[in-house]
Amino acid sequence: MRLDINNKKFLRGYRKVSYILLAATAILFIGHYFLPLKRLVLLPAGQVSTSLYGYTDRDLGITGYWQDQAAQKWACDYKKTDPYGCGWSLQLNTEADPSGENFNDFDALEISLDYSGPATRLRIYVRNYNPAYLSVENSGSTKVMSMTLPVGDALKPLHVKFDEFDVAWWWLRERKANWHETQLEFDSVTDIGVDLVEPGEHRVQIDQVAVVGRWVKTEALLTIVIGFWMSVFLLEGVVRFYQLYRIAQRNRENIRQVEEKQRMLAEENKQLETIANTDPLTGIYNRAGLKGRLDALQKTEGLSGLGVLLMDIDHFKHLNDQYGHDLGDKVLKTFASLLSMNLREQDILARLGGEEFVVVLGSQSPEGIKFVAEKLRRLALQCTFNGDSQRHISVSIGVTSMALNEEFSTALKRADNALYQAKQNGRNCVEYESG
Ligand SMILES: Nc1nc2c(ncn2[C@@H]2O[C@H](COP(=O)(O)OP(=O)(O)OP(=O)(O)O)[C@@H](O)[C@H]2O)c(=O)[nH]1
Repeated sequence: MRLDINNKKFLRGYRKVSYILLAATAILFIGHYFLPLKRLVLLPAGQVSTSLYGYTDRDLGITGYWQDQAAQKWACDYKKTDPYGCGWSLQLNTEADPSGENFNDFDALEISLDYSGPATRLRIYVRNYNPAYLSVENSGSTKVMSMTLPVGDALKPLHVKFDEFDVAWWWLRERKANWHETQLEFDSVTDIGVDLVEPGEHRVQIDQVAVVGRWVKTEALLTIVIGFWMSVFLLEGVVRFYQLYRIAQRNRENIRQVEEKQRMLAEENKQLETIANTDPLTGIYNRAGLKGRLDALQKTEGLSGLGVLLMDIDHFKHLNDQYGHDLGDKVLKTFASLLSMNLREQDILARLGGEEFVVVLGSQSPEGIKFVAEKLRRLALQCTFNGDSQRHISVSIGVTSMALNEEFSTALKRADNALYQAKQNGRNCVEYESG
């Protein structure tokens, strides 16, 4: 079955499918925003390692300490005089395997915590392992990305998008980092932590840490949708192009066939014209052919001064009667071809009927015309028959010249009178009658 995209039924079906696909695309695209998020809970979890850090004072001990490690409840007594604060962290790697978790398929970090104390802001950080940055002296030199948020916000379950983090400025400074090291990286996360950066007595409980993301990333969905629709348009374009190519090919073939038919018709017309203008027995012009040639001459050079020779085979009835009609035909053909061979190309030779021929000669003097007529009369004597060189025909010829603006039929009438005279004068002779 050939695919025809101009077919109305196909077009209706194609349009319907397009609308359905368009609606499905819109539903898919809008719907993916409302789908429940993919969630990986990191805390609480079975095997989890958390730790605290703080400033260690010789007399007072460490400023950050557990109140209930199992419940991830801790305190930070950060004095104004301490050089730095305290923090909590969740480790996702081990010493045996220093690489961390790949969160490239997630979009954000979610932390639920309880806080009481004077802090106005909290710092959330993520460390990412990358062998390229790891220095031999410091196995903890993972890339640090952080963001600070007001405590008010932190008291709600926290939703921090990964692209809201910045690479920590002190990490960049310490590493004298190149520009490409300022890129965010979450493909091997080793630590997720919460820092307290303001002095005071802080009490914190970390309830839950999770990473969340869409099942299908918006960019991936966009790429799929755009790729799909571009393929549809491309396919449609290719099919349309192919259709146009086929139509053009069919049109070319039709034009070729029409041209071929025209050529054949022109040839047939030419053949019909030839048949209509030709005497079937002798192959020379008939009356219609003679008229055609004279009409053409009339339009170009005019007929004035042309020589008109009307010739009639003498006693042809007798020849027919004595030797039969077939021989009579043969004689007519031989005589016609003898005349053709001895006339000039521009002269016109025609058989008017029976044993009567007409020759129209190019414009010349009456003497010239009579001279040619005499030559043709003598030529007829060479037209022998029945295999006997003694048996030949003779012709009588009536001759005239076309006067200025004269009709050919008038001149022919005059030639006929001259022919009659020639017959009266004993035949086998030429008679001239001037116009
Ligand atoms: N074989 C043959 N004979 C034809 C043809 N057309 C006419 N004829 C014959 O030609 C003869 C003409 O005879 P006529 O008109 O009496 O003239 P003629 O016998 O030549 O006598 P004159 O012209 O007075 O010399 C007739 O017998 C016609 O039948 C033809 O196509 N073939």
